[in-house]
Amino acid sequence: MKILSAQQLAEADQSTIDKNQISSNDLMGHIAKLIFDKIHQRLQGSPVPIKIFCGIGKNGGDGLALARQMIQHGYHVTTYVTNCSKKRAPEFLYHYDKIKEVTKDWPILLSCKEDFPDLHPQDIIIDAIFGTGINRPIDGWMADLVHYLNKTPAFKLAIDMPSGLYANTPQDIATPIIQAQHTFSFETPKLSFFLSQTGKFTGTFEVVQIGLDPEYMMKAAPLAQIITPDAAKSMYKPRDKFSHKGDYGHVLTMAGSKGKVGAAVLSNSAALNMGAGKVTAYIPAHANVILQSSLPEIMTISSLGENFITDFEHDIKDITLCVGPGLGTGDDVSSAFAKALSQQSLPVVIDADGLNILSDNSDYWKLIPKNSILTPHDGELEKLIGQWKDDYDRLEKAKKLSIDKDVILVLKGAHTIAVSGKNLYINDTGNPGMATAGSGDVLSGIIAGLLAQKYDALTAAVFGVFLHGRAGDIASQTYAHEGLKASIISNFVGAAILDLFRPEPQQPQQQ
Ligand SMILES: NC(=O)C1=CN([C@@H]2O[C@H](COP(=O)(O)OP(=O)(O)OC[C@H]3O[C@@H](n4cnc5c(N)ncnc54)[C@H](O)[C@@H]3O)[C@@H](O)[C@H]2O)[C@H](O)CC1
Ligand SMILES: [K+]
Repeated sequence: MKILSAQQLAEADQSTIDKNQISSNDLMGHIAKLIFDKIHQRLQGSPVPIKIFCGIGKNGGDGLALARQMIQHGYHVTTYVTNCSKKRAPEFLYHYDKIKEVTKDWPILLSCKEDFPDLHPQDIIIDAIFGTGINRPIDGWMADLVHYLNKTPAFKLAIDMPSGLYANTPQDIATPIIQAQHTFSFETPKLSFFLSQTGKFTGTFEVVQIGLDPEYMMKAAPLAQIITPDAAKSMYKPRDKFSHKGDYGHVLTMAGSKGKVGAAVLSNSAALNMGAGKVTAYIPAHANVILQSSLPEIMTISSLGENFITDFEHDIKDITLCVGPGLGTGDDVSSAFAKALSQQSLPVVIDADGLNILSDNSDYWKLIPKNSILTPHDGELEKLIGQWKDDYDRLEKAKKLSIDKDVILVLKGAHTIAVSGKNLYINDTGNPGMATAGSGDVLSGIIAGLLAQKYDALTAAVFGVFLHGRAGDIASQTYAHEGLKASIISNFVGAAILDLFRPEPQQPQQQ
């Protein structure tokens, strides 16, 4: 699913109006019906007090059009207008007149000086003050209103955007922004919904397709793309009946050091769970017995070094190298790392200490094969790209590194983002339970397992991230977030694959 900018959405809006000969007022009325249906599905006519706060732009127009729908269906609605400037959108004025046709309780014009309306915890507040047209921080009386609304425990539902949140540009999150519990956003999610500093303001969110010009939407170059289940499903390569393990590659993981052998167990195990034909653990000597007894399915090559890997020698053809989990970063390890990279021509996966060694030895960059996949968490990323001002700067710096070094970056986080050149692929699976020791080791093994099976590097990164998160989601239904361990995530990779083909749950029949 594409993520477009506020500017693009406005252009798509205009293109829809021009092409379909539909007026903006009617489009707004259509949108209001779509949002009403979503709300009505949940409220089912409940007599709960609904308080709709409308700005005087098109977001406010949406609010008025929605208020009209709700009043016509018998909901207890009070509508307020933040009448703070003279610049009223025509669509706002149109729907301001229309609502007067269905109620004697006309919208209450707040003159932006007096006290705020009384609110009660059982109210439902609908935020239609600002949408994507916000172009500066909310200040003055409006800022006080936002703080007042945020202070009430009443449920807050945002229309298109929580008021005050920017769709896709940096902002000071100390400025007034509505903290919504749920957001209905039009046509595409906004980039800010997926970034760690700003994502919290939407609460949960749902994208409502409002029928914008399909040609525009198809041609628009997205800011980013969401990895949807359908997209993931299309990435999966079914197996041929007459295949053998040689068809599924050979992952060699260069990992582990004294006290961190578990990282090697987890990454090797994950490569197996992902379906690699063969897996060899390249480990320090002392880890050999541990790996062999933990994973009878794998082979091992134990390095001359007792506690750390100090060299890199093997005679296996066509390996897919995964290097870094628990590796350590001493000088001997670093030279073994360089030697391993220098022997590769196919994309490799570099994780954890492999990234730390790389950060300390910039001359190693030239050894990394094109399209290799680096999987940093933010601490490792900062060592690679330096500090960033905000989430947007982080993405721009990551794109630059991806382009300069011809590598794919997997930026791990609540929404892991794969960066390939200037293209961003945002993952929407996973849960807070996956912030657990070894989860990254598992991800690196999954991605290596996909590379070994001849998935192209970008697909291996994007599909691997999706499956890793989905495995964690399915596992958390049994183990809760708290009980999720990295090895459990790894063992649910198969369930994540099967889940791709699970029939969609039947939508409840409309009453
Ligand atoms: N294609 C779509 O997605 C559609 C979106 N719709 C709705 O339109 C809004 C965007 O409307 P717009 O009139 O451009 O802006 P807003 O209503 O968000 O803001 C109103 C107005 O406020 C001024 N303003 C900006 N920042 C501030 C500030 N800090 N303080 C005071 N005033 C401010 C600025 O002049 C804005 O124009 C979108 O979110 C949807 O809700 C349509 O419904 C149709 C399709
Ligand atoms: K809003």
